Amino acid sequence: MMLQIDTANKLLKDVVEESLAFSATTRKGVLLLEDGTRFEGLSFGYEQATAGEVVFCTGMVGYPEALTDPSYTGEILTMTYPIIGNYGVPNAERWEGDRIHAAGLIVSNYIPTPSHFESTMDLSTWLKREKIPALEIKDTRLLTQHIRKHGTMLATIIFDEDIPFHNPYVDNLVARVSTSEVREHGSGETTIALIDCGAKHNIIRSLVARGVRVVEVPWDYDLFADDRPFDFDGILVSNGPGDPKMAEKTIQTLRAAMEHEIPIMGICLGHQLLALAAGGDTYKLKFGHRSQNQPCLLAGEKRCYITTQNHGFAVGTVPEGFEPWFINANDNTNEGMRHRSLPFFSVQFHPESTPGPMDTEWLFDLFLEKVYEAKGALI
Ligand SMILES: NC(=O)CC[C@H](N)C(=O)O
Repeated sequence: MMLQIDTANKLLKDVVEESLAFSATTRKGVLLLEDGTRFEGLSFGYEQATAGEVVFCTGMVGYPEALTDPSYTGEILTMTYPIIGNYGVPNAERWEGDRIHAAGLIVSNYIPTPSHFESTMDLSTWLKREKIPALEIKDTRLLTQHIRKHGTMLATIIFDEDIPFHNPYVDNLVARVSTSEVREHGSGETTIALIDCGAKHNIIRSLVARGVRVVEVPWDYDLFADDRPFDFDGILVSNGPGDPKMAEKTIQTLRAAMEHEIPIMGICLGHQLLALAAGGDTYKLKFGHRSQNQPCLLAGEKRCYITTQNHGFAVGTVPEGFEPWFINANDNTNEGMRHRSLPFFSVQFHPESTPGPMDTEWLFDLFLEKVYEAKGALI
C-alpha cells in the first residue's frame, strides 16, 4: 500500500514538473473570437496562425479520431475533457482520415508525456509535423459556455500578427477532402458504391468486415454514366465537412439513385444530402452536436441509443415520402429518416462510431439486408 502511494506521489510529481517545464518553454498564443473575446494560451502545436469556426466536443476520449475525421475541416476543435494528449498518438491504422483535418486544437490541459502501449508519438510532435496550431487555454469551460450562449463563431489562433476571420462554410470543403480517384476495398459478390464526401475510415472497415466489396468514388463522380467501369448494388453516402448545400453534384447523384430505386444509406453529411436530394431542407444548429454520448430516441418507441456525433448542420424538413426515424433526446432535433416504402435511409449520427459506442452498428446490417433484398438474393 505504502509503495503504491509513493509511486503515485512520484508520478504526480513528475507530471507537475513536466507540466511546469512545458509552460516555461512554450510560446504564448491567442484564440480570438469574432465577437472580440480573447483567450490567451500556451502553444503546443505548429506556430502559425489559422482561421476557422470554433466548435466544442464534449467527448472524453477520441482526440486522434476527431482530429483526423475529415468532417472537422475548417473547424477549430475545442476538447472539453480537461486532459488531452495523455495517451499519445496511435498508428495511422487507427486514424479516421489520412492526416489531421481540424484547422486547430484548443484544450484545457495538454499532457506532454503520453502513456499507452499503442502510442507512437506525443500529440505535440504530431501537430507540429502536420502543421496544425494548438493552444492550452485552461478555461475551456468558459469558452464552451460562451459558445453555447452565443452560438459557434468564427475564430483565429494567432501568435504575433492578426489574420482575417474566414467562414469555412462558404467553401466547397467536400471537394477538398474527397478522394480524387476511384479506390477499391475488400472483396465480395456484392458491391457498395461509397460516395466519399470525406468518409471516416471506419465506414469502409465496417462494410468490408461484412464481406462486401467497396468502391470508393469522388463526391462528384457520375455513378450513372453509361461508361461506368463497375456495377454496384447499393450506395453509401458518407459524412463530410461543411454546409451540405455546397455539395450539389452529390445531391444530383442521389436524385438519380432514388429514381433507379438503388438502396441508399446516408451517414451524417450523407443524411443531410439525402434529405436535400429528396426535397427536404437543412439548417445550421446554434452550436452543433459533438460528443460520444448523444442520446437518440427511436421515433415512436421507448428505445434510446447512445451515439457518436460531430455535426453543425441538421435536417429541418424531412422530405415527403420519408418519415422521421431518430430524434435527439437533448434538443428534439432530427437524427435520422427512412423512406416509407423504398430502401433509402439515413442517420445524422455515426453508426461506425470510432470513437464511441457501437450501439447502432446494426444499421450497416440493415443496409446490407436491403441491398440483398433488392438484388433478389434474400439471406
Ligand atoms: N460529420 C459530418 O458528416 C458533418 C456534416 C456537416 N458538415 C455538419 O457539420 O453538419
